[in-house]
Amino acid sequence: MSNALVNKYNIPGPRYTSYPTVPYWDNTSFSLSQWKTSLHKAFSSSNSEEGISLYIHLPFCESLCTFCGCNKRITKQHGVESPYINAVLKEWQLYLKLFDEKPIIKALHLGGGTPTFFSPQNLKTLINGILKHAIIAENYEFSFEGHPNNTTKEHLQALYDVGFRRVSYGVQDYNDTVQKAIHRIQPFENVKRVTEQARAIGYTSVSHDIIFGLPFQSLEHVKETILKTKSLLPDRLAFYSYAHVPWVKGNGQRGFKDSDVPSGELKRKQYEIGKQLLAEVGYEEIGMDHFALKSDTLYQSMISGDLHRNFMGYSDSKTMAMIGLGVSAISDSWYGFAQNVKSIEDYYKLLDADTIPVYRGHILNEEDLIVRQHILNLMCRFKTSWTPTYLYFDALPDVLVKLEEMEHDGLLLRTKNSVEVTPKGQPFVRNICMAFDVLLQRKQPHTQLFSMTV
Ligand SMILES: C=Cc1c2[nH]c(c1C)Cc1[nH]c(c(CCC(=O)O)c1C)Cc1[nH]c(c(C)c1CCC(=O)O)Cc1[nH]c(c(C)c1C=C)C2
Ligand SMILES: C[C@H]1O[C@@H](n2cnc3c(N)ncnc32)[C@H](O)[C@@H]1O
Ligand code: MET
Ligand code: SF4
Repeated sequence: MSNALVNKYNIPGPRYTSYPTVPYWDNTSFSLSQWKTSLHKAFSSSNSEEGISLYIHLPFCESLCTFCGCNKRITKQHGVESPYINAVLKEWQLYLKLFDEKPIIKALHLGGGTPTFFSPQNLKTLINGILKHAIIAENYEFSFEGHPNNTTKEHLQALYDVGFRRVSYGVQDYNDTVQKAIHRIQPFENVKRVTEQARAIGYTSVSHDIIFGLPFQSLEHVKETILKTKSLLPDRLAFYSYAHVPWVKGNGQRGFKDSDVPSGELKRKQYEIGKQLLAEVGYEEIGMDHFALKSDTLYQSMISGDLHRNFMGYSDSKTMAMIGLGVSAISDSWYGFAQNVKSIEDYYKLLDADTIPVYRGHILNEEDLIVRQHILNLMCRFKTSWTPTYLYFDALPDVLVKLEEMEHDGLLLRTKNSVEVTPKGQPFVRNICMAFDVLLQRKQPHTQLFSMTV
């Protein structure tokens, strides 16, 4: 990969876990009642056929990792667990009231923060409280994010007992210097232990999250981390580009200087060496920043064309309705998005008043729906087309003009009715999506909102 290309295309850009992207939501024409109507419509038309997905945000962590871009609250007081679980179950009740039939749960994901901050018993109470009012779908998928430093056999067993078969562990990097800089001391032995324990209990997919581009991280550090990862052979892994977004409120990206963060050129080398080392033992690249063994369902869904992308990253399949419970969680009714308030205090206050705690959202118009489909096609299948003709939209000719230079640089191939990302263009798929992102084209942000694309 030439440095010239990396430098040319390394610009701030969205990660496209949604379209429109969160900063471009039209919150002024969004209301709670519209959201309820939109979700009700999605639920009624899809629950009996495909079920729904649930995301539950569990925001507590015992200590702050200084690279982290997630919404979390640092505390060592475990007294916070029960009130939070009660609040989430109350929120679930408010949603249940909207529905005329029992929800069928196809996918359930516990994210954070640190779900394993909660005791095994409290996690069971939470899940049983959710499932009591629902039907579990036939091919259900329950997954959670575990912290290797505090996941115990008891956590793994308790969640297994209520249906969990997938776990992803935050690994990030194994080098001591990098671990010190990101304030996350986490020996390999911890990751090895929890990976082996999950397998022994019967989990069918263990995933590791790794990041390149962290402060002080060299090419050697990335190699060392990937080699150690390979020795445990996780079924999947996320290989994220470090998103340096110190302006996001409360994310605590400090303790190192901007100049301690690797350049775009070094990041691209780190990515390429990682990808090469992973390919040697059979990992296949899945869309952007994910890898899976051929035996994993994520790979199989990419081959069958079912791969989907949403706020949780990539998934095997999609449901039309996805409900996010907990602070800052985002829900998706296919025709609309809604996000919950971010502070725990505000969340409790709204629930005490029997109000679904969303504070912003967006209802998709016709153009949004078409552009979203193109972006999903690019992110999940590296190609898109406007046959069938309903995927044509008025601004498409302008988009195609924007693609000319990327075509010239060898990042994509165009036919009369389609765009296909070349292998050379795959690392720049976010840039290609940005050409389709008509809202971004119409209104460039005044301040930096997004992380860099490389
Ligand atoms: C497990 C933690 C999560 C990660 N991403 C999300 C969660 C719950 C989902 C998420 N993160 C952001 C948004 C946008 C809404 C918002 O509150 O602003 C959503 C839905 C914010 C965000 N997180 C990261 C960045 C760079 C941003 C800003 C917007 C952007 O650049 O797109 C960093 C980041 N967080 C996570 C990952 C995997 C990641 C970067 C690779 C985890
Ligand atoms: C859920 C996963 O999200 C990843 N994650 C969290 N914050 C960031 C960031 N700023 N940049 C890249 N990845 C991040 C971690 O790898 C974590 O394990
Ligand atoms: N908090 C866990 C960890 O850091 C899960 C991933 S980060 C949301 O390992
Ligand atoms: S990386 Fe995980 S443990 Fe660390 S602060 Fe973020 S959510 Fe908490």
